[in-house]
Amino acid sequence: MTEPLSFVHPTPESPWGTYLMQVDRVAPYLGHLSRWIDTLKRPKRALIVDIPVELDDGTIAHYEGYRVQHNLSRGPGKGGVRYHPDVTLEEVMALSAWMSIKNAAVNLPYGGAKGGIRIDPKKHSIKELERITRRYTSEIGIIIGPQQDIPAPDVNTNAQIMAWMMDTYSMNTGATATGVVTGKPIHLGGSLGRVKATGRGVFVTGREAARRINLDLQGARVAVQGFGNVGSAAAELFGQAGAKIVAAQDHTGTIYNANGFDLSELMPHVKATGGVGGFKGAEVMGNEEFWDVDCEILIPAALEGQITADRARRVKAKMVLEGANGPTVPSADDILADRGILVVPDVICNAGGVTVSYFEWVQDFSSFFWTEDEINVRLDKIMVGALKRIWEVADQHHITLRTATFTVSCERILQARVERGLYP
Ligand SMILES: NC(=O)C1=CN([C@@H]2O[C@H](COP(=O)(O)OP(=O)(O)OC[C@H]3O[C@@H](n4cnc5c(N)ncnc54)[C@H](O)[C@@H]3O)[C@@H](O)[C@H]2O)C=CC1
Ligand SMILES: O=C(O)CCC(=O)C(=O)O
Repeated sequence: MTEPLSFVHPTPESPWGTYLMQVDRVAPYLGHLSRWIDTLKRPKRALIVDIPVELDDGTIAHYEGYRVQHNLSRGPGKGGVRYHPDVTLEEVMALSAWMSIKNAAVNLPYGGAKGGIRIDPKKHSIKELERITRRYTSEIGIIIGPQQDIPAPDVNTNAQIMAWMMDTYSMNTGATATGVVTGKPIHLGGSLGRVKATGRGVFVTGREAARRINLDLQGARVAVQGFGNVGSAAAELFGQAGAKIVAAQDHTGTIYNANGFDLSELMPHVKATGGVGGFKGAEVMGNEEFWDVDCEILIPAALEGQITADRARRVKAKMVLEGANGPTVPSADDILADRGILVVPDVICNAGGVTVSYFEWVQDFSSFFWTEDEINVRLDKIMVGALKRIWEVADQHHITLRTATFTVSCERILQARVERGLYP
């Protein structure tokens, strides 16, 4: 009998609670592997670190940082690092577990990991962010490495932060180790195509899902929550495919235009001002009204827990493409399924980013770099192939794409676990 973990207190709608419920739903489809299922309900390793830094005004501040390695059966840990004031150990545990599922869904030779620091990066100068990042990297340096665990960007982190992480790790170990993080600047071993890869993956899985449910992208109306790295790249690709982006929401507000935004104007506005708020080519909309917008495709690409049961009852879309990790709580998932709204779950929909991170890691090891076309073609092929397999499993068992993805991935992870054996 496995004892529950003492250090988290999940609820049905919290990230770890959501993840546990998603895992429980696959047990009936795992056959003999189901006896190993508790392996997936606890992280292999969770590190909490103190980050002391001197701020620009001379005061000393302490921040809390985390790196969680959920499962390492299939290879080194892989997953991003998030800077956000609401980051908690429980959230990072869930994000690391979703990485295990996601990496297995696209068959990458990785386990799942994730990290975070509980800070509001907008309140720090660039110099403070550099000091915080370097200290965090040194503190988690005991468990990361090109063959151990490879961080990458997530919410509020970017190529510059990855460059500082790579440099700190390299200084501490005495040799340049480009493969310790992905999502780096191009001239420091980064990969072409990584910045837009997650949004591209959302588009590719959305395009394939639309084809399967006979939804024409030409003229399709799209609503996007979160207009950062993931949401903006996905919006751009849907726009190029003939869809109209009619609504967008981020931390600066919600905007609407029934005819679709002119993305050639919206993109520079977001770049210049930091958000969609104040964009002249749209009407302002109330934040809650976003969930009532008439559209065919809804892309949550911000944070967890955004699609609640109440919002799920109001969604008008035919298809939800989860660019964010964990945007839909389980009760909402059930409502969307009952209403016949297709959900392409995070653990496959947003796997494009980590897939190109894998390409970056491979390129770093071989010191041989690919063209952007090569990257995009390989990415497309992996995403289409993975979604095809998941769709077959969903059809076979009459289950949702989320439970089908978990089934495919849990089988792969637990099979590796069994083959590796228990004893040191
Ligand atoms: N960056 C990546 O490669 C990957 C990111 N993801 C997930 O995609 C989601 C977005 O990540 P990124 O685009 O990288 O982050 P980002 O930091 O570039 O953008 C985050 C966006 O969310 C918006 N946002 C924050 N709080 C909000 C709120 N309360 N209401 C509405 N919008 C809000 C921000 O304004 C911003 O537009 C996260 O769930 C992340 O874990 C998933 C796979 C890979
Ligand atoms: O690129 C990576 O390694 C991980 C990206 C990530 O954090 C995610 O897929 O949620």
